[in-house]
Amino acid sequence: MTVGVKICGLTEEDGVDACLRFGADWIGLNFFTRSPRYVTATRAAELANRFVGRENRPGCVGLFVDPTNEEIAAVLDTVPVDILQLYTTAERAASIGQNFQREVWLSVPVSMAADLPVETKVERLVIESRAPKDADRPGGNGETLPWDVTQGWFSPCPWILAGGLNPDNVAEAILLSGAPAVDVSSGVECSPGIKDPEAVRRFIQIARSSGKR
Ligand SMILES: O=C(O)c1ccccc1N[C@@H]1O[C@H](COP(=O)(O)O)[C@@H](O)[C@H]1O
Repeated sequence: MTVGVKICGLTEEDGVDACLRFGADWIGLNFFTRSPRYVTATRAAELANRFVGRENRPGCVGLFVDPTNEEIAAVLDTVPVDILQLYTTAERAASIGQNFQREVWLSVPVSMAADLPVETKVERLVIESRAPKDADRPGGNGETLPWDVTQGWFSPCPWILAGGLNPDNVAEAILLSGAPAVDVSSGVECSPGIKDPEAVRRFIQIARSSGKR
């Protein structure tokens, strides 16, 4: 089976078009205001409307860090988000999923096997490197985790590997981790928030031809 690919932190049309042309499974829009990839709901709707409504379109993922219900509701009023990717607690993520009737992906910071969840109430776990202590955001820092930490782990739901991936390391990351899907943001950019279409193409092509799903 092919590996699923999410490209996250899109801020401009060329990046979205590259994701569509090269067949990303999910496109992520970042609603964390301190991120260089932050987009307003209005801007996110413009980007999402390039693909929502198309046949065989990628899923539209909205990324939030410790959001209030009001923040999420305001985005959902404007943007056709299919999936909520959340940086919050497991309990809060489950409650948000119920409240908004959306698929929820929970980001889990991992540096060792003991960090890997054995149960969950969300639809997918984003297994991600732990942010450096001085970081001002919990993801998108280009940091990798020890990929073989997931060997022998029985995930309670589908999962996706994130953190510091790029076209040059994604094959090894999939091989060592056994990840069924991969997520990238900074590793396919030419500058923060601006995707490099050639890097997007290479990342998707290499990930697709690696591993199993
Ligand atoms: O990209 C960001 O700025 C960001 C901000 C706050 C939370 C998460 C963020 N990014 C997500 O982190 C992972 C890994 O990113 P990277 O490939 O290491 O740059 C991915 O899901 C990003 O969308």
